[in-house]
Amino acid sequence: MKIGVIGGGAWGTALAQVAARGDAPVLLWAREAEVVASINADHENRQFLAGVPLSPSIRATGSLGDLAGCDALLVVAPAQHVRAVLAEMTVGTTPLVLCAKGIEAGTRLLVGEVARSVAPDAPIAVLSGPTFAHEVAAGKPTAVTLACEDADLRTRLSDRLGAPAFRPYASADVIGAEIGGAVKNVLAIACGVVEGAGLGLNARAALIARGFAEMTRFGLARGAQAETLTGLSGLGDLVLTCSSTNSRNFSLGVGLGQGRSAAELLSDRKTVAEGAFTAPVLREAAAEAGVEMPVTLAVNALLEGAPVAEVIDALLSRPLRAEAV
Ligand SMILES: NC(=O)C1=CN([C@@H]2O[C@H](COP(=O)(O)OP(=O)(O)OC[C@H]3O[C@@H](n4cnc5c(N)ncnc54)[C@H](O)[C@@H]3O)[C@@H](O)[C@H]2O)C=CC1
Ligand SMILES: O=C(CO)COP(=O)(O)O
Repeated sequence: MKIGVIGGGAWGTALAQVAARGDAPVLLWAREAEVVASINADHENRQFLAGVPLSPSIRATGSLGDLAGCDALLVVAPAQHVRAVLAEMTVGTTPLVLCAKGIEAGTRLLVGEVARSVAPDAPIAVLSGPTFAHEVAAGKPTAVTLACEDADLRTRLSDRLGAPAFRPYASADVIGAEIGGAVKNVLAIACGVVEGAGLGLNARAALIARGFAEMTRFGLARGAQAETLTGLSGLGDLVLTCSSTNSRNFSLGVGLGQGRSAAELLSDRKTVAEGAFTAPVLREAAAEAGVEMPVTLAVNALLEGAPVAEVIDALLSRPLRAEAV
């Protein structure tokens, strides 16, 4: 199975490294000419994953057409750009493994739903979980959810990508795997705010638990299975991104919690903090589904410039309720 990777950011590059195990040939499409040049000439992605020596069997290209000979494509462009990138190429029946985490603005579609609308004949899988790119690229032990309705394709992908230090756990719940990854980014911003505003570890743990309740309410309303949400792509990834400044979303939240504006924090970013784009769409999707998501509303208020103290007061003043989802 020859693997192609769409997206030369940190995660696309780390996944290319996973797929290149045993010197298997991997073709990676990157948007930036300097990323293509740096991977091909020096086996390093200096722009997005600096300092990690890459397998020489990874070749980079700036032309999406070159991916035509691949047997499966890992789609690792940021969620808001997946539609445009897939629309530029002929996907046909090549399986697409969605690895971006988000919900499309405007349509409120999950990335897999976007892919289906652009490439209706392509089988869909989702790879998601607690996976900081630099750790995966360094070969540190990592486990992910690999969700696909087609059991045969799921097995072939797991066999192709799996390794002792990269363990795909099988699931048929594509929607559940996607919802966990999209929602946790918004909740990670909230946890960063708790850190930045110095609210303490009790508050952070409470936010993770109540945020998870929020993720579960939304996920169940959208057809996710509860066990997917409690798995690697849901709770697992939530815990990871809510606990470390290695997370871009958590770091964005730290800045907001310190009273800096979203405009300032996002203005000169080269890397993506998906939660900032997902938050407003998630607010709309939650309203549409009739699901209460107070943490998501708070993150939106902060991104729109509401004062930190005011937003925290509003959250803490909510009427007490039963704990059950
Ligand atoms: N970095 C990580 O540890 C992980 C990232 N992800 C997800 O992977 C996806 C990609 O993130 P990263 O690889 O981290 O990106 P990154 O933050 O390292 O780099 C930004 C990426 O965005 C691309 N980009 C910017 N504007 C674009 C446009 N107009 N059209 C197409 N692409 C454009 C750049 O080419 C680059 O590949 C995101 O959805 C992220 O949530 C998932 C798991 C881990
Ligand atoms: O999704 C991730 C880890 O699983 C990466 O998180 P950030 O995008 O917040 O850095």
